[in-house]
Amino acid sequence: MNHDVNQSVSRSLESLHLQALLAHTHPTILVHPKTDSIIFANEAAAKLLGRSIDELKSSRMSALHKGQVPSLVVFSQAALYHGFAWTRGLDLTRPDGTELKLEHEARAIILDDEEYLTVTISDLDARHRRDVDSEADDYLREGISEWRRAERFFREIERENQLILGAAGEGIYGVNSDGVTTFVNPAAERMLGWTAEELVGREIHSIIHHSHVDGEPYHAAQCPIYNAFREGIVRRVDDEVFWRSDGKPIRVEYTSTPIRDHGLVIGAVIVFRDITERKIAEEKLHIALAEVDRLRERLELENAYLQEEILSTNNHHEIIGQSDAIQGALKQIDLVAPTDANVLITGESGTGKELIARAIHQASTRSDRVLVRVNCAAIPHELFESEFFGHVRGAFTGAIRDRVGRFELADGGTLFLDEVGEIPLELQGKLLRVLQDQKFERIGEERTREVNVRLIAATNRDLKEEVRQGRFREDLYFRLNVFPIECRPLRERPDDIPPLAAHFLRNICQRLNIAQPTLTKGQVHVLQNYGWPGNARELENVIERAAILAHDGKLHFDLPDFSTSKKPPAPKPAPTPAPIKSILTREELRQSEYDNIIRALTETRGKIFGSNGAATLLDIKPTTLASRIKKFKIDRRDFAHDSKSIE
Ligand SMILES: Nc1ncnc2c1ncn2[C@@H]1O[C@H](COP(=O)(O)OP(=O)(O)OP(=O)(O)O)[C@@H](O)[C@H]1O
Repeated sequence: MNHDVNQSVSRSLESLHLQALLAHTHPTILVHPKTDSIIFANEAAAKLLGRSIDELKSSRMSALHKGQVPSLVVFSQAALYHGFAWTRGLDLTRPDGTELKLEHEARAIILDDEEYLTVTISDLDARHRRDVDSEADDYLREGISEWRRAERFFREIERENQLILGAAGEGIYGVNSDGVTTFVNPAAERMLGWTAEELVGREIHSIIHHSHVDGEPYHAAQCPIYNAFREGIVRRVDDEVFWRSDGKPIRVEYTSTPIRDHGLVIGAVIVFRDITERKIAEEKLHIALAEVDRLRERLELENAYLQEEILSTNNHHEIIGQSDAIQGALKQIDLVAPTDANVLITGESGTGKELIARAIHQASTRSDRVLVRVNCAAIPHELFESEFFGHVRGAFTGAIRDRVGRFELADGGTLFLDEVGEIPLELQGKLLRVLQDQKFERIGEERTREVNVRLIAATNRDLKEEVRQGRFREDLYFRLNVFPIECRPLRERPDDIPPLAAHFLRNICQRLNIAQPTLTKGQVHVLQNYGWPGNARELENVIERAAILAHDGKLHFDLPDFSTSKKPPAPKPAPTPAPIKSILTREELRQSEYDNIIRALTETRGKIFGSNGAATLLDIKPTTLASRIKKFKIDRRDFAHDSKSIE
């Protein structure tokens, strides 16, 4: 029966183009449902089902789908009834044991009044694989476009980054973890003089950062830039140098920031700024400020010094005296003042040496600058050098700040070295050098400073003798003694005592704001008869004391017993006896008597009565002397050194 059907169908098939259907690339079989037989099968079906066409044609459907007859019948009936049916309920095992998951699509056809089914079989596993592949393909296609979009996006960012790097005023370059340059922005190229091509791909430290500013090699191991990626920390450096391509250094401040990729440091980006100009300006400012500081300190010192001076000198620049000695000194002052010659003023203490020094300075072209006085006797031995030349901070223990020395302070003015004989021998050489070269160094400083100082020295020592004794350098002595001025002791110039006493009295009363007492001739006489070991200073002090203690406008002098004073002055030269005139006028007689009484009262300190009284000396009666004293309006108390001497 199967054979008959086959024969009749095969005849009809050609006319119905069934052949074309079966030649379809999809696995297709022609089934005669009534007989459960497979009439035809195409190559694709044979391949899928793992059997030859002939094997299939001799098979029954139910044999292919063993154990699935109910499903097969339902499927066939549905197809015959509806004309079309499909199912995934029919599986099949190939002869090689491979299990196939299949989808069957059946279409009913009528051939010679017989119902047939063309069954197209799909391999569901293969379709699934295709679906997966197709999905993967879609993903891939989508991925590529996404990637292109991202690429465009990143290219855009990169372009923007390049624009930013290009526009940045700071120099920016990158290095990888081997220290090799990865990029350089235009500002960095400009500042360094190297092009990006010259730097990229090369180890940048050895090109721009190889040495310190002083030329000392800068090892990459110490370089903070490299440390940034070695240690993974940001490094900021305020002042270092990068070397330009022309070999010149530029001072830079920079920040080196590590670059991380997934937590791994892969290099660093360095942002730097050329601070050469700023540093130069800062340094200039620093120098200017230091100069301002120095000048301020100097002004402060000058000011303090001048304040001191005002207090101490009290404007006593007026030199009083009519003696030849004083007149001679005044002439010498006039002569030497306009020159820059060194002056050595000698004389006992209080004879007016400083007064003369000041007068010289005042009359010199330097009078608009300061006269700086250094009392060499008052400086501790170890501080001499610092006092003269100054020191810098830290030069020795206790030198907590820079100090301007007296030489510097006197620059442009006059330096008055009082008691010059007290300068220690070891410093005399240095002093000599300054006097010769006008150059010196502060203690603790290499820098040589120049000054323009005029020197006036004073001493109450016999410097020649000091030289002889080896206590004073001869060369220094000659250097100081260019123009010597001698101040004679007051006792050798009694003529100066009256004007000096009047001068001191006037000044003191003005200063103390007290009424000025009268200075009588008798008092002047007393003053002239004293030896003045302390010279004018002592006279000034005596007058001051007397002015303060004056009663009823009357002065009382309290002079020590000159004969017992510690340092006896040179004996007062005997007053030159006046040439004896044979005939004296009445007035001359009167004056002579007056002088005689004054001398006697001076001798007896105002005592009239008794064997040591003035009356005995004069060989007149005490009562006569008393009336004479009254007539001459002499105040006996002027001659008394203490109240006891007056009866
Ligand atoms: N000829 C004078 N005219 C006016 N005042 C004088 C005269 N000589 C000295 N004096 C005054 O006497 C005082 C002492 O003078 P000065 O200080 O100049 O002496 P000196 O020789 O420098 O003393 P020393 O050696 O102790 O430093 C000062 O007040 C000064 O003004």
